Amino acid sequence: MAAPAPIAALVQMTSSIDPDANLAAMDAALAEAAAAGAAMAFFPEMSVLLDRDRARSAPHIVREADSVWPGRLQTMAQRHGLWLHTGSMPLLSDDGERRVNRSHVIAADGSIRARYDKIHMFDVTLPSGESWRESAAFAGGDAVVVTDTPLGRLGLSICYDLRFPELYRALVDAGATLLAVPAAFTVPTGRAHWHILLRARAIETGCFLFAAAQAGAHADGRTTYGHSLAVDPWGDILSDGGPGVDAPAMEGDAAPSRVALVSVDASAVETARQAIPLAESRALRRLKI
Ligand SMILES: O=C(O)CNC(=O)[C@H](CS)NC(=O)CCC(=O)C(=O)O
Repeated sequence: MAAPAPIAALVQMTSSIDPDANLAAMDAALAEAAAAGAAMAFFPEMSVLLDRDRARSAPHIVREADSVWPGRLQTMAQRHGLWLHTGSMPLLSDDGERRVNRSHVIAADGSIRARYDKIHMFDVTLPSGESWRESAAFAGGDAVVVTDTPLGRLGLSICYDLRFPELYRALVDAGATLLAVPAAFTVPTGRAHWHILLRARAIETGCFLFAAAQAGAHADGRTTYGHSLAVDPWGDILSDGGPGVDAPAMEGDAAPSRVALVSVDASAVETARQAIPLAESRALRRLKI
């Protein structure tokens, strides 16, 4: 008999401006995921610290070599015996000049298997007036990153990257069968675009997609869309975390996380890619521009 399909855990969070509280919430979510038999857990963008106030967050944000956060997450992976995708955390670039929005993939033995710096900066003013200038503090990365995991070969991306399909084509060309899209989406753009874009990326790549999301009212004053989504390579939604929970009662308290479990049957990738042979069709096409 074939081995049972491995289980992925998607953790929906309402991260606060307190890294210790956020790390404690991540630890609790990992305990829950491990108890349920998950092989790998996925966290949202800025799981460790969500703070749009640059001055207030500055003392926390250091170079990776000087940061205690990766090490604490490595210890958690080891202690709970599962792989994890950190979502992301803010760190200083090695030259100390700018911030980077960085994901880590950590194996169950605690080793860091991949790092990814968010490429596309969210510099957008929405019709509502909500305005974001990610590039004012952060420098975008330029590396396309894939890494092998117990669930398959994982291609890395973060949040606003979702809107750039050419990145996902590059990840598939590098062998990805799974995609991570940790996010902290705004509510209006989430309502309009989140499910559609995630399902489109899964369908056009023939990949499983894991999009763990920030959700609800945060201590830094923003509200995020939530709806952590797992999508299979045919575009079916395996799990939807729904909207956010309320902010924690006391500042510094960890908001409860929601852990969703999905079974990842790797054969679904081949099945979807055989049913609709995009790679072959692409190789045969001739465009006149
Ligand atoms: O900086 C942080 O604390 C966390 N990062 C974010 O919130 C980022 C950059 S400001 N947000 C997005 O990319 C939202 C994208 C989005 O909502 C869309 O594409 O519609």
